Amino acid sequence: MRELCELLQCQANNLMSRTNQLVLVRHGESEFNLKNLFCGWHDAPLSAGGLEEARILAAANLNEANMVFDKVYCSKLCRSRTTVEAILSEMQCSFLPIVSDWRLNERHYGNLTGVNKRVLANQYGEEQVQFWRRNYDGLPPPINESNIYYYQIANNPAFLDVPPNEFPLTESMRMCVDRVAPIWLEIKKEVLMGARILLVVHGTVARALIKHIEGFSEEQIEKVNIPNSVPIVYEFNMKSGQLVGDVKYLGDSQYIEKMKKKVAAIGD
Ligand SMILES: O=C(OP(=O)(O)O)[C@H](O)COP(=O)(O)O
Repeated sequence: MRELCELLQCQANNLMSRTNQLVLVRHGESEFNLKNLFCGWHDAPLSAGGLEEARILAAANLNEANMVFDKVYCSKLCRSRTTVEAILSEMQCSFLPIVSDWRLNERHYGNLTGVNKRVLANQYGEEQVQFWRRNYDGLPPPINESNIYYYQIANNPAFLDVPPNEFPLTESMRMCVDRVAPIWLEIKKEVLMGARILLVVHGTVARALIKHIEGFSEEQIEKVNIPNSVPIVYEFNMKSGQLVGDVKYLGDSQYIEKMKKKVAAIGD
């Protein structure tokens, strides 16, 4: 009898593992992306082109890859939520549950919020601006009341459930990676239980999640740049939690490389 139990246990342990996919997308182009302004926790809407992009790039590529979802996560910022609604409408699955969580908000850009990146580079030099943008510990000066977006951010009703002691005044990439760690663990647990999840977030938060997902070093993640509306597909072994195969960026590879370079640059 004991031998039979051991044999059954052994067979159970050796069952073939299944896999499940997770899709990560940065929202469509926002009004602030279009004007080359630091945005962070300011609630800028999508540009007209950004809304179109969500449909004709993100949703079209997800449809072409026959992706199906059970649940969507996004931030509390409207550029993320509007992108979700456009994608789901285009995929004819607007009935899906959407979880908006403040921990998926973009990195808070402190007192750089609303500032044009080129104007800042002319004032402080490109090296300093790239340090604030991409260095793992680059910390913009904290936002203060002189910033025209200070009270809009402080009073945004979408942020009412942010614990006051966790409401940031500025954030580095490192702080952002730490902020998303708990929600990433919750999402990963759901993925490993079989939920097909779409995550629609922001440039730096996507990079923070990618650091957790792909196990990148601090130096590696500083060089990653995420274009708007390009779905990134990960496949996980549901038993081991390990990634299976290569990460796939859906869409035209030449366009994706061009947009990665555009995002990396300070711009005009
Ligand atoms: O708010 C921002 O990101 P988002 O447009 O992805 O929400 C940042 O301003 C993006 O700027 P960056 O690429 O200089 O980090």
